[in-house]
Amino acid sequence: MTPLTKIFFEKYQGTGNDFVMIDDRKEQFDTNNNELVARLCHRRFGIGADGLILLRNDEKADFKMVYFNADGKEGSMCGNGGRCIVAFAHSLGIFKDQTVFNAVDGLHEASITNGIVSLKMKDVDTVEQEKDFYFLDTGSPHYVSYVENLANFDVFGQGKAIRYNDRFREKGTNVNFVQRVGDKHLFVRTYERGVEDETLSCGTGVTACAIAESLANPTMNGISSLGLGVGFEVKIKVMGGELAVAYHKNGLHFTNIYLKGKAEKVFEGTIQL
Ligand SMILES: N[C@H](CCC[C@H](N)C(=O)O)C(=O)O
Repeated sequence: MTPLTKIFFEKYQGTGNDFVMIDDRKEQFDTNNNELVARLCHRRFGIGADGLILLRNDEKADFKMVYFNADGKEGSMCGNGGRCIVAFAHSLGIFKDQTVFNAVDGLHEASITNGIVSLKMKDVDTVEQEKDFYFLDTGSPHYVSYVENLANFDVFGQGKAIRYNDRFREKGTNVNFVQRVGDKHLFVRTYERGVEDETLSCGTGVTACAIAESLANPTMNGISSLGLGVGFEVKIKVMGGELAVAYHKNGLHFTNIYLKGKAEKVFEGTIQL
């Protein structure tokens, strides 16, 4: 491995969840250098981002996504980062309309049309339902809680208190607060583990909320589709824009889960190490 002295990067954002994106098909980036990742993500000492993503070659798929949270540590699945790396791979000419890539939670199918990326998420086979919250894994762990007046809610303070409570302190969790704003329409704000702050959007988080809504809202109507259970499409407003999540529900089994929304390049540059 030749040590890098210069790194070319592109900056992407998906509904305001922003990422440093590096074409690392030559595998020159040292994935153990957590300090470097944290510095590049820092909004004052670095480029500034919620996470850093390496695009690498993969044996089974068109490419591989290696995702780090802003704290420098490798994270679990990132839905918005997944949408952004699809746009990045498309711009590099790695695929034309449809792709399959590998990530920490397995293979993901995705497509891109006019800057809107549709990303297939991993199936969800279990949802923990408590009195005040739902807890599920959509590639990353998510706590989902319904609140009123979400626009004025203390997402940072309340999210941090849950993320560091006795249950979650060690492994952490992402914490989503949800308000129903219409039929199959949610407003979601998320405190993210690994960023340890509210982000403007969290893809695996809104996916978790869209799924929880089918359990929380008994009046929500889906469309029956042969063999796949019931189909839903939920619109989600986040601080950074609008997303949509579609899925099939069969009891507590959720399949064909798609996260859709815009992903775009913001700028590019070179880091001198
Ligand atoms: N922003 C990401 C979530 C990253 C998950 C990360 N915070 C972790 O729990 O490791 C998303 O769009 O899904």
